Amino acid sequence: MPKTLRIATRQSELALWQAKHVQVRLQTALPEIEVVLLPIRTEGDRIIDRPLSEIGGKGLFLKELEAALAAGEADLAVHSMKDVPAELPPGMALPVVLSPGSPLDAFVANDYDTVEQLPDGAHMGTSSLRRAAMLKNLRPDLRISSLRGNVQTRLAKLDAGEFDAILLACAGLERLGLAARIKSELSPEQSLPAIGQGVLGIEIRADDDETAAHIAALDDEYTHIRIDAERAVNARLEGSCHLPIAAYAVHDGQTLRLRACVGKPDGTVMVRDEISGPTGEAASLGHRLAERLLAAGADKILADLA
Ligand SMILES: NCc1[nH]cc(CCC(=O)O)c1CC(=O)O
Repeated sequence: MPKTLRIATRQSELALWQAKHVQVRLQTALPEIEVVLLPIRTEGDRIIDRPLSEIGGKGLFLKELEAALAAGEADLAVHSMKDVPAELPPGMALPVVLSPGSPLDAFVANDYDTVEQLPDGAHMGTSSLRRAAMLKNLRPDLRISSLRGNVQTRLAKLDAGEFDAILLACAGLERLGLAARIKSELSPEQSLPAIGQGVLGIEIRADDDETAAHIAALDDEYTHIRIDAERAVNARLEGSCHLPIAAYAVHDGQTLRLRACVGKPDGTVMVRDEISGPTGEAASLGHRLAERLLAAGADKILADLA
């Protein structure tokens, strides 16, 4: 019997695209191995009527996939890095990241092309505390309401007239074949992306050296450095919940520029800072930037949300 690699995946269209992307990449690299999908239904997919921050935060979407890994039912799980908490559960590792898309937020509307074009007091939908903080900081007049559900559900609510505009990740829309819905990209100055936005991560059991060896070639070095810097910010700042934190790193292979901010979701306070240094020090740059943000008031913003 040929060796099989089993990819645990959520069943949303976005999760399936991501898992299939990794499946194809692995299958191409490893023709002698059979790479299959193991679809799993997770708690985060079942509860769609409450904000994510209320029902257990970011780790929710990963839990059941990690259980399948721990039980030996699956060999790897593919995640949007944005949904991966700062700390992995014991026994898990995330050795490979890849970045098949844009890291930026997308402005999506039917009657407007940019945030600037929105009329005074326009109604926007997002349930991301980060996007709410960015939007209110950019345009204090905007009215923002919670918007959950998968990407298609959110677009349907926009199309039904519940909102004048919504923000989504460009990457998610691209993966679903919905790039035509992107009216404009928000620049990092307008909306600094979430930590790991647009990046896929492959999680495995920490002791599974065989799978680690099979997937190693998929790792993207540029993205890995980016993730090391951004996740170091998260390691210092994040509690258990989904928070209004953004960090975004770019580099040229030598020098890394890391921007980060923590904002109040009502837009009244936004602590921003940035740091540059050698790519080899990505993680320590992230830690240092996080310390500076905390000292400049991020600690108060995060404590008030806890
Ligand atoms: N929060 C859900 C989620 N998780 C990953 C993506 C899209 C892909 C990505 O951002 O990496 C999305 C949709 C969105 O935020 O619009």
